[in-house]
Amino acid sequence: MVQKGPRPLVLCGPSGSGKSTLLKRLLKEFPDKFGFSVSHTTRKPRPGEKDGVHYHFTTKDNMAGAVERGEFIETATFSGNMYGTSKSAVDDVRRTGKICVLDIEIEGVKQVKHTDLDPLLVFIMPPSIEELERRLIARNTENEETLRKRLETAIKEIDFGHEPGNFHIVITNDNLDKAYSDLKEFIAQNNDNRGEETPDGGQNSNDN
Ligand SMILES: Nc1ncnc2c1ncn2[C@@H]1O[C@H](COP(=O)(O)OP(=O)(O)OP(=O)(O)O)[C@@H](O)[C@H]1O
Repeated sequence: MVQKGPRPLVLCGPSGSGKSTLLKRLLKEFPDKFGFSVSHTTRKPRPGEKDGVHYHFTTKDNMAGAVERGEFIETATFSGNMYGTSKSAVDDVRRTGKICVLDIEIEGVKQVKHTDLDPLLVFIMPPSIEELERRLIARNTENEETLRKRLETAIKEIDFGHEPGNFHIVITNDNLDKAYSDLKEFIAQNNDNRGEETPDGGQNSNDN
């Protein structure tokens, strides 16, 4: 059982929409207010990645067992590796009294809606696919193939983001300062109203 505390915050959006940039800014400006949920993964650590800091690195057998025992809030498989948010990763942050921030994909968002986590759901929308492509190219982390895959996935994610009821707010990240202030304002307005409004499919909705 995930223990109660401030309402967690989910950031979702296509790769390159600016989730990490916004999140880093939030954690830097308010280190005592927000804490990042450390995901599990079965992929190998990259140079410089620390176990328990960037990810909890684990094996497929161990993770599959933990999932089986109901220890995960959401999981997804990407490029043959499992990723997921454990209940204890969220509890670790909530125990400190901080707002737990989760950076998860759409499949994870769908799963989270069936738990008692009751997070604020924020979708970060890129201004356009063309701009998303420009940013991903400028970030210099993609090759032709991964760029194509990310853009293909982005089109589906953008549709999901636009669908009414999937998120509490859709923030267009055209201007970074504006997107950041929209995010802060939304959190400030909503974190005291625990569970009063949930988009469709959330645990408090009537159609679930
Ligand atoms: N408003 C903005 N204007 C211009 N560039 C931006 C803006 N927001 C973010 N960027 C840049 O776009 C790139 C993608 O941003 P970021 O890495 O935060 O995306 P992401 O959604 O976290 O992607 P991923 O899911 O792949 O980690 C980065 O190089 C970032 O500096």
